Amino acid sequence: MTEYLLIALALLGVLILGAIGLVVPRLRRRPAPPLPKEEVRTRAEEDLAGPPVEAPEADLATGILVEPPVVEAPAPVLEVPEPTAGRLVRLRSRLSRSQNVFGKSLLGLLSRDRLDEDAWEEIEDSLITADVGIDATREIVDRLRERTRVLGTRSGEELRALLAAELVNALDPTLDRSLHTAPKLGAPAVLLVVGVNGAGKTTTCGKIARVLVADGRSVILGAADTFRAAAADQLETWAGRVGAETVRGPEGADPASVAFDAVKRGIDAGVDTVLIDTAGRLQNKVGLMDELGKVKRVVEKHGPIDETILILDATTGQNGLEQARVFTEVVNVTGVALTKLDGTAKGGIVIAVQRKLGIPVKLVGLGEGPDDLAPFDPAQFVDALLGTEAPGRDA
Ligand SMILES: Nc1nc2c(ncn2[C@@H]2O[C@H](COP(=O)(O)OP(=O)(O)OP(=O)(O)O)[C@@H](O)[C@H]2O)c(=O)[nH]1
Repeated sequence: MTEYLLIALALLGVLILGAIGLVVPRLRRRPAPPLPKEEVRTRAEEDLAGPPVEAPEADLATGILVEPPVVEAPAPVLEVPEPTAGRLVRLRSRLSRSQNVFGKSLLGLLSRDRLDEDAWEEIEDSLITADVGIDATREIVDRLRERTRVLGTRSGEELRALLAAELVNALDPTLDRSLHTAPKLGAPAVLLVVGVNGAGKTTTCGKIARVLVADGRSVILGAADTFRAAAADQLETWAGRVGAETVRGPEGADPASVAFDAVKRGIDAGVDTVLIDTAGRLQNKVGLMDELGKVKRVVEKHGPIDETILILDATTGQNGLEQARVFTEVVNVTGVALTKLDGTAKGGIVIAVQRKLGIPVKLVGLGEGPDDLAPFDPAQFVDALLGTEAPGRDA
């Protein structure tokens, strides 16, 4: 009987051990529970947070808390803007890409066997379609007709050269297109940037700062577009990329006071140029006049403004010219920066702008890239406008 009892107990023991053997591995295979939320960090979160901060450790011998070494954030890497010389040549394909149809159709018309009345009318239409403007078109075509008649020009190459010469002439190559940004008598030059919002004003302001830095000038930017808070942030980002300082006020601050402070800061810091971005989104012409007039008056307490650049969006065509006139009535615009020329086939607007406003186009915007702003050169521009081949040009 005792034997049976012992056997039964032994069997029971084997069964219990077997059961434990089955359960334990399962428990071991169970996935580890998730880490508490704060211990899980994505890569992006880690990048944002920077290196982990170590808690102070106690020195075992002395019991004194030892601070871990301070890990300094890496200094921002400053960008080196491209030199301004040769930018229009580099960006030429941006122009010829959008102007190709215009150039080709003009040259096609000119190389017809007979330049009769219809052909001249079509040439006129092409120029008007490219936004050259009616008066300028008539003048260009009349002069071209006269010269081809007098010279008896027939070859395509000669006609192209004559047309190019007339377009360059319409752009008045004798105009002073330099930006007056050199400091005078120890005070920085002051450059005011005006234009309707959306024309590319803040962007161009940032690009001009890069142009100046590329040319070796020290720059301070004034964020006097206090109408839109993000405009000041945008400007500050542009400035930071080339190590320039930005003077800004609280949202909705008086633009004139921010502009005044920027020039004051420029004088104190001894920089070469102060660049002031202004607002353009105002409900009516009177409000705009008042605000810009005040900015001008207040800034001029420090001395005269050296350069006032009007930013014009080339894609707005002839309509933009009407808006532009308002600015010329308020401030003494000394140069035009024509933006977004890469986005229109109507490059003739350059001629219309100069003619209507009587102000030289000094800069052209040919893309959204930071160095896609080029000093304007009539001969290079016309070359690109007519879409003639030039080797070794990038996109
Ligand atoms: N393709 C192209 N886009 C441009 C050029 N210049 C500016 N832009 C773009 O135009 C848009 C408007 O530019 P902003 O500088 O913000 O215009 P803004 O006049 O300051 O207007 P607010 O920012 O509203 O004050 C942006 O998307 C720019 O990248 C250019 O030459 N070519």
